[in-house]
Amino acid sequence: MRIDVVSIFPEYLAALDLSLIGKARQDGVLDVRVHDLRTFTTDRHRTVDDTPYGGGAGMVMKAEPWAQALESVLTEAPASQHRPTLIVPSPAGAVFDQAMAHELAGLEHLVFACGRYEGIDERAIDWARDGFDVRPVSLGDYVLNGGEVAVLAMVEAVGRLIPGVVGNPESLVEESHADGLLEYPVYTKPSSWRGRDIPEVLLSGNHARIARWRRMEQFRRTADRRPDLLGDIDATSLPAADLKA
Ligand SMILES: NC(=S)c1ccno1
Repeated sequence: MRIDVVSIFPEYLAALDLSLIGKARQDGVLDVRVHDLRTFTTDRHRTVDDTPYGGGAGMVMKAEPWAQALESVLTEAPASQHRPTLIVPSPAGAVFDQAMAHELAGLEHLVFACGRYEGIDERAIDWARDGFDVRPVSLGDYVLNGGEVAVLAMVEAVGRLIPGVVGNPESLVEESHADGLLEYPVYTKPSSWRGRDIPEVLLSGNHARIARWRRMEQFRRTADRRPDLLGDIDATSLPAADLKA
């Protein structure tokens, strides 16, 4: 997968050099390129913003630098039939979730436009629809100072789903939201710690019982913390009632 990120703070994306994403870049599994929007300005002050038409506080990012930056990305894009997808992090976007992460992980080329200030001149977003599949996306119903933090989260959530990024793909199977539920609690040695013992079932060696216990814990946690995820629960998927932790 090819990922391009355009930002006025490219150093913000340095975290993408680290850990699993960083290794995947070194291994050539992910091709991540970060671009400084100011490279695409033409004035001596490298201006990227101006006052909003209609008045109001703050500044708006100018359309032209964005158009030139995105044109540059298109010219560097891998030779393929697919239009790149342009993700614009915004509180006014569709909410990002694990299903969207899986959807984006199946694409060939993602481009992230990190807005700042009060946002990007809407004409730049409209212009981009000619060359990109444009998707405003929000991490959640709150406001950040810019898109960079959201891009770090989305690149990690999407990148880890790309084959070859996570060492053991099995670890992607039993995790929160993989099956619509929150993940079960996990424990490691010692089995007794500061007077707290792990659930006895985990020492039983009875794999079927352990699986049922874990499934029930998923349902318990989801009902407690995220009842909105349960929806029309399929009772047949609930483990048998003979559970004892
Ligand atoms: N909620 C998101 S993604 C955001 C981007 C900029 N401000 O908030």
